[in-house]
Amino acid sequence: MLTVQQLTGGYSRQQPVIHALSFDVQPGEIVGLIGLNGAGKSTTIKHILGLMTPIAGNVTLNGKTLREDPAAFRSQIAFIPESPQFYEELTLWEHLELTARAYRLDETLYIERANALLDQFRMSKVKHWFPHTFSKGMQQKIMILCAFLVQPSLLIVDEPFVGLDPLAIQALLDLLQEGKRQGMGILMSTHILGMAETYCDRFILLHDGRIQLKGNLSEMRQTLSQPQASLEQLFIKIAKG
Ligand SMILES: Nc1ncnc2c1ncn2[C@@H]1O[C@H](COP(=O)(O)OP(=O)(O)OP(=O)(O)O)[C@@H](O)[C@H]1O
Repeated sequence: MLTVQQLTGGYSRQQPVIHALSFDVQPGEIVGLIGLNGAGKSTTIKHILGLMTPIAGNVTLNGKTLREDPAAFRSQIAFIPESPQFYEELTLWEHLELTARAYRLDETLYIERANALLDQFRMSKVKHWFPHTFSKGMQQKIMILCAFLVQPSLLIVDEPFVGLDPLAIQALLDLLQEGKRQGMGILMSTHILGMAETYCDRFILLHDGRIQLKGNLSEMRQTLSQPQASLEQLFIKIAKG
């Protein structure tokens, strides 16, 4: 579904921060994007979303690049950013309405989905409140609610658990698994390696902007000849060189 081929990119052409990355995300799987601070995870995500232009290589979604068909490309993706981004002048419910309109969701369908999500994340009572009155975790929930309202083919999630309470973390994990069962492809960047090991099907281990290791846990164990290693142990080995 998502194919990243030889992607090189960064904030200036002279100094790329990601180098020749190649990987894919298939329907019905969660792929973990793992790396130290500054490894290039968010930069990779920005290139996939089309917020940055590759220096070389390309990103295709179901065979098409963003440039070939921007509307189709964007309508298939939802993104949960690392830091909440919202419109100060819109209430939580208006954010959901705006998202539904942007993705052209049927009205009956989105109202039903939105109310179920609000219940699941215990946000029904504040649905007509403005987000600047919310706590950080509640603001993060707006991003999660909007993304799952869309039920995209490809969901990209950047550090989603930061600031969430234990019930919200569980609700998010439930939604990720449900999305996966329904055929969603999910690319998730996280530092919580225990959770990644449990929930991700495959991994991309980035170090200094390059893929050092990828595959499922048993493939990566085999590559490093560490048959019993946890994801965290494999990652530390890679990160320490
Ligand atoms: N706006 C920017 N302008 C210039 N350089 C940037 C910018 N944002 C990030 N970088 C640089 O790009 C590199 C990769 O950063 P990136 O944000 O992709 O890392 P990350 O893996 O997402 O890290 P973290 O785990 O801390 O979120 C770093 O060296 C960083 O300094």
